[in-house]
Amino acid sequence: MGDQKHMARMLLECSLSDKLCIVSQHQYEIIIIPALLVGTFLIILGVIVWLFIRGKRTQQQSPGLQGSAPVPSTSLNGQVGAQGGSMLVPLKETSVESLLKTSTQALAELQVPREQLSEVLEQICNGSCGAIYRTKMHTGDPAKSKIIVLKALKEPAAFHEVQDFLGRIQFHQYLGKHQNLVQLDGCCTEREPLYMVLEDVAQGDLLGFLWTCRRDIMTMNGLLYDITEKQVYHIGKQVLSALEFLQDKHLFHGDVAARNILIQCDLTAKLCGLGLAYEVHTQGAISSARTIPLKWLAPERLLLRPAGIQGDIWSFGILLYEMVTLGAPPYPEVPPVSILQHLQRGKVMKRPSSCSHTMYSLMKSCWRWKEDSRPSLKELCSRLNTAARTADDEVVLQVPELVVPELYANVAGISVENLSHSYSIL
Ligand SMILES: Nc1ncnc2c1ncn2[C@@H]1O[C@H](COP(=O)(O)OP(=O)(O)OP(=O)(O)O)[C@@H](O)[C@H]1O
Repeated sequence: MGDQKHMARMLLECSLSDKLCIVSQHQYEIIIIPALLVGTFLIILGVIVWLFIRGKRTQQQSPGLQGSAPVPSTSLNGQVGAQGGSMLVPLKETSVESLLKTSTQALAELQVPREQLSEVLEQICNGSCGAIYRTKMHTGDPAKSKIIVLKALKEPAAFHEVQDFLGRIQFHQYLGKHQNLVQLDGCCTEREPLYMVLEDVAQGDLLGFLWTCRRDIMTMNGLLYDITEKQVYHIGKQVLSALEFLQDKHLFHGDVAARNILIQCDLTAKLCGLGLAYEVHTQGAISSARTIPLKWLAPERLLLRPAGIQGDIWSFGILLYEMVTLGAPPYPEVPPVSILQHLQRGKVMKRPSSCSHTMYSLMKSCWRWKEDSRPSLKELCSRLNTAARTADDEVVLQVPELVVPELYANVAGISVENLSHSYSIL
C-alpha cells in the first residue's frame, strides 16, 4: 500500500515529504495523450474501412470481364470443373442499354465503326442467333476494303439473348486464332442491331461443296470442284487440328459435320458452328433448346450421358463418310428417330463403294461403342497422315445422283433451313 502511494507520488513528481501535491499541470497530459491515441486509432480504422469499401465498389463497377463469374464447364470427360477464361456475364446489369454500355467497354479493341460496313447485306443463311450476311468492310483505303461475314442478333432480342450474343463474341476472343477455326475480325455492340464480324470463308460450307462436286463442272469461282481420297485426308487432318486446339482448351465441338466446316479455294478447312462449345463452356452443359441432328451423334450423346471429345471422334467418322460419298446423308435406310436402336443392335454403316478399305477401317475405329476404345485425336491424326501418304490423288470421287436438299434434309434429320443457301440443283 505504502509502495503504491510512493509510486503515485513519484509519477506525480511530488516529494514524499510534501504535504500538498498539486497535479493540475499534468492533468492536461493525462487526458490529452490517451485521447490522441484513441483518435489516431479511430482514424486509421476509418481509413482501413474506407479502403476496403472502395475496393469492393471498384470490383463491382468494372465493366465486362471483371464483373463476371467464370462458369464451370464440361471437361473432356464430361466432368464439370473450373475453366480458364472468364466470360462476359455482367450480372448486375438489368437493362439492355446498360449491358451494351459496359460490355462495349470490355470489347473496346474489337469494335468496328458501323460506317465501315456497307449497307448492302447479302443474306447467306439463318444462324442460331439471327441472319448471317456477307458484306463489304471499308477501311478508308478503297484498296483495303474486304468482304466479311456478319452474324447479326435477331431483333427484337430479349435481355438474355443480348447477353448470350455478347458472351459468344467474348468466347471467340477467348479462343483466339487458329488457322482451322473461323476467325473473329471484330464486332459492333454499342447499340442494336448487334453484329459479330467474321472472316469470310468464301466457298461456303463443305456439304454444299461436296454436293457441287457431284455436278459435271470442274471449277467455279476459282475452286476446283473435284475431290480425291488424298484431299479427303487433307481436309480431315485440318478438322482434327481444330479439334486438338479445342481440346487443349478443355473444350469439345459437339457438332462435327460437313455442314459445320467451311472451305476455301485452296481447300483450307475451317470449323464453324461453335455455339455448342460456347454453351458447354459457359453453362457446363448443352442447353435443352439446342437440337443436334441425331445421325451424327455418338451413342453416349444419344443416351444423354455426359459428352466429351470422344463424341467428336465418333462424328469425325461420320464426316469421313460424308466426304467420301460426296455429301450423302448417313444411314440412308434408317429413320433419324430409330438411330439409337440401330446402333444398339451393333450396326454401323457399310463401306461405301467409293471408300478404300484403309479409310473404312479408320471410320469404324471412330464408331466403337465404348468411348475409351475409340482412337485419341493424336492417334487418329497420325493414322490419317500415314493413310494420306499412299492415298489416291488421281481418281476423282464421283456420285452420279444430284442431291435434292429437301429430300436430304428428311433423310438426314435436319431442318432444311439449316442447310447451305449456296447450293442449287441447277
Ligand atoms: N465466316 C463465314 N464465312 C462464310 N460462311 C459462313 C461463315 N460463318 C457462317 N457461315 C455460313 O453460315 C452457316 C451457319 O454458320 P454457324 O454454324 O457458324 O452459325 P450459327 O447458327 O450461329 O451456329 P452456332 O450457334 O453453332 O454458332 C454456315 O454453315 C455457313 O454456311
